[in-house]
Amino acid sequence: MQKGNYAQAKLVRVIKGRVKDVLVDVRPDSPSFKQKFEIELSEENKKQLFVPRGFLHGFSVLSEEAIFFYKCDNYYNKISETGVNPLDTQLNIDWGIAQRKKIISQKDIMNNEYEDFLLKNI
Ligand SMILES: Cc1cn([C@H]2C[C@H](O)[C@@H](COP(=O)(O)OP(=O)(O)O[C@H]3O[C@@H](C)C(=O)[C@@H](O)[C@H]3O)O2)c(=O)[nH]c1=O
Repeated sequence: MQKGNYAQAKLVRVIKGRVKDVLVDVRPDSPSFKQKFEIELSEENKKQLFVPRGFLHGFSVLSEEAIFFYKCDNYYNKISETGVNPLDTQLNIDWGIAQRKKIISQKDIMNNEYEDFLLKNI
């Protein structure tokens, strides 16, 4: 997610393949603070998901390949980026992929621990 003046809302969908998409509300003043929302988005179901500003957002690819399509309401700004390691045990998300099949980027794995993120962002 991006923070501050570069916070982004996103409208996302999958135009090829299948993904598991997960949101976490990390707005401290929200009644649904720390609640998660999970949904499958696919070429078949054609669902679109609106990701409000102030939510962590991530997805896992369940098919061999996927094309994930975003519309964002603010510009990309690398230095405003923050996030959480998607495999953090406190975050506790089931990404729907067997342990031995998980492939994850260095950027994602090196991201904040969930507890540190919450301390820094509250
Ligand atoms: C997200 C983004 C990346 N990039 C570039 C930066 C880098 O060279 C390359 C890949 O970027 P990243 O590895 O940061 O992309 P990624 O980790 O896939 O970042 C994204 O994660 C998902 C879950 C989101 O919700 C996005 O908003 C964004 O946070 O693309 C842009 O030029 N514009 C963009 O809007």
